[in-house]
Amino acid sequence: MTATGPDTPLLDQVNTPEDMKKFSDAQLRQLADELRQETISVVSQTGGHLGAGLGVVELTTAIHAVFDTPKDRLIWDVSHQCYPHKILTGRRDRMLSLRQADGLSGFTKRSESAFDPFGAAHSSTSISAALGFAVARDLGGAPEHGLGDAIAVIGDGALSAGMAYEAMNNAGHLGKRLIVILNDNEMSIAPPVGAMSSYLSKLYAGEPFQELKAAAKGAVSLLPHPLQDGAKRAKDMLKHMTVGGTLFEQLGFSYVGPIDGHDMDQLLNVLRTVKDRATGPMLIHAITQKGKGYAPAEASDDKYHGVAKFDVISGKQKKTPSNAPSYTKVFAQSLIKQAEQDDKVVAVTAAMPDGTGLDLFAERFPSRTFDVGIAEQHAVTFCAGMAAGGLKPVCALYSTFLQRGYDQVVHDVALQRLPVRFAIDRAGLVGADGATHAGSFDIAFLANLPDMVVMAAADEAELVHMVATSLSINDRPSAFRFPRGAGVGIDLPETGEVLEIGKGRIVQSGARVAILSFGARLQEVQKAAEKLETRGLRPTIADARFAKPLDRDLILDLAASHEALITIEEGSVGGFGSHVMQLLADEGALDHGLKIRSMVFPDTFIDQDTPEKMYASAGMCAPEIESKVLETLGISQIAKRG
Ligand SMILES: Cc1ncc(C[n+]2csc(CCOP(=O)(O)OP(=O)(O)O)c2C)c(N)n1
Ligand SMILES: CC(=O)[C@@H](O)[C@H](O)COP(=O)(O)O
Ligand SMILES: [Mg+2]
Repeated sequence: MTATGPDTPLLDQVNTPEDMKKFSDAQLRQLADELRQETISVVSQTGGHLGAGLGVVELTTAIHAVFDTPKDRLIWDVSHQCYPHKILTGRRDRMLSLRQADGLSGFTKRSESAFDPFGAAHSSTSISAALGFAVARDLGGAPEHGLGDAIAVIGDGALSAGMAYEAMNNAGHLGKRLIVILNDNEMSIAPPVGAMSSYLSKLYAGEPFQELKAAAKGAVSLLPHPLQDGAKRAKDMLKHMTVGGTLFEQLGFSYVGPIDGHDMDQLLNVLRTVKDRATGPMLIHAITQKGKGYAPAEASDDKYHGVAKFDVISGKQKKTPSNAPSYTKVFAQSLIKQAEQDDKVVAVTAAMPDGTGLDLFAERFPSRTFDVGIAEQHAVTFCAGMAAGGLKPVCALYSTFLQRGYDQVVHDVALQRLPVRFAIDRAGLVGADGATHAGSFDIAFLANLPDMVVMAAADEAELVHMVATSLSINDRPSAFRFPRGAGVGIDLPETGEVLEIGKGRIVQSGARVAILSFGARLQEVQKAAEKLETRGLRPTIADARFAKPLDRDLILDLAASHEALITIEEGSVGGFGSHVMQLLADEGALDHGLKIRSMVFPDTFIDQDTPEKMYASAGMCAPEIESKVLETLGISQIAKRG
């Protein structure tokens, strides 16, 4: 970017971090202030993740000022805090395209910039990835830009996941130079839970802790001078104390901290010292505040973790109202009703109480709700244990995050036929979070498991029934999936009806073509059918309800009585349609000329857009369904228009 006179904002002089190298420490402080205002301004216009980014403005500035990115690899855990990083690394002019079609991703993304060496959005991967870069550096890997330091920035919430410890365990053993910055803001999306969170709080509960720990490990020289003085003084105190070392030290890291993550002087001093002197794995413990520097964010319960567009002065978000309740809320309310009748029902969330609606369940049943932190693997096996112990656990996870607990689903739940109920939210395409958060694969990875019951709700009333059905299944695991966002506005039943397992329903009877829908595409199917009827073609529509077990009778009847059968689902290949195809092939139903098609997500990761446009680009909205019917029946599309 072109540098100009003395009044030019410093941010205008930064196109890449190289431009920051000429700034004095005082100027870096000013740059951080400008970066904070810019971040607020951008997110007020785009919506997105705000609180986390505001908490790392100083950290981002200091890291880029001290290290040589992109040669030094900077890896943001989850990476929802990466907006200030994007602004400093050549993407400022595209920030208003954030999270929109063809725009910048809301997360780090390798294909977007050399300054994003590792993509993320699911948490707790950063230390593993950074260690990989460190080993690649030491063993002569030589990608573009060369390889320098590997720096992982991980939050206290992300530190609740097992992967982070697996990585530290390995890093401590390998002893390679690696820098981990623990960004401890005492917040996850919700307030963090768990013993690790309490442990971190204790690390800075005692004032002179950083001096004590450093002195204890003889690491005084790694601290900047003001802290070294304190550390020396603390040595006397240490003579009278037993200090066992932090957990991080036990794992083989040198620990520096806690330091004030908003104090640029401290940050610059510590980072410079670490850069100059670190030999093995280092953990820098920075205390920050989520939402820092923006009063409405600081004051809000979630620290403006994820926001709609908002007015900067008032902080008021511009949320689009909806007439229908969200699927999440319908799920939570149905679960509460069921739990009122059955004291064995318990619910588990992995750090997403609000997102899964379990905050409502927790208000009603605090002792029957468990927030296990970001720990999906544990959540699944914990549920398996509770099921084996005679409870009725409901494991409420987003589809995309259930992926992390897959072996646990297979080995701990399915193999032992334990009646864990998986409430799978955010099934299908989710919009602005993009490909990392798409719930594309759960049908495929669950429906292939022996004895698993897999349901998808066509609307919110169906969801109420599926909650009841799932809780009635006591001899094997079950899952029900539902999309992000508002339902269709249908009347809700007072109580959920227990559905017959493996039975679908006919929504309308017609001729020539049957459309067999699994899940919430049903509305689009119905819209397509209305169009087709104007051409004198009335398709049969069925709602499969179950991908496992399949409704064999229904499917074989539809196949026998129609010229064509089309399946549709909000998921990848390998799911419902594939199972239907397999059944038809095995039963010889394809031997006599049945035309069969399946509508699934394309075999590609779909980037962010509005959910509607994502579905349109996946070819799964009413016009594409209509075309698919016409194509399959060999009816000319041109004739359709005429
Ligand atoms: C495996 C996984 N589970 C759940 C989430 C949802 N999630 C996104 S950010 C977040 C909280 C992260 O907290 P922390 O690491 O402390 O970062 P902060 O937002 O406080 O900066 C959660 C639970 C996720 N990204 N990945
Ligand atoms: C970063 C992250 O994973 C979450 O903040 C996610 O963006 C939440 O999305 P929902 O709005 O669907 O809960
Ligand atoms: Mg945090």
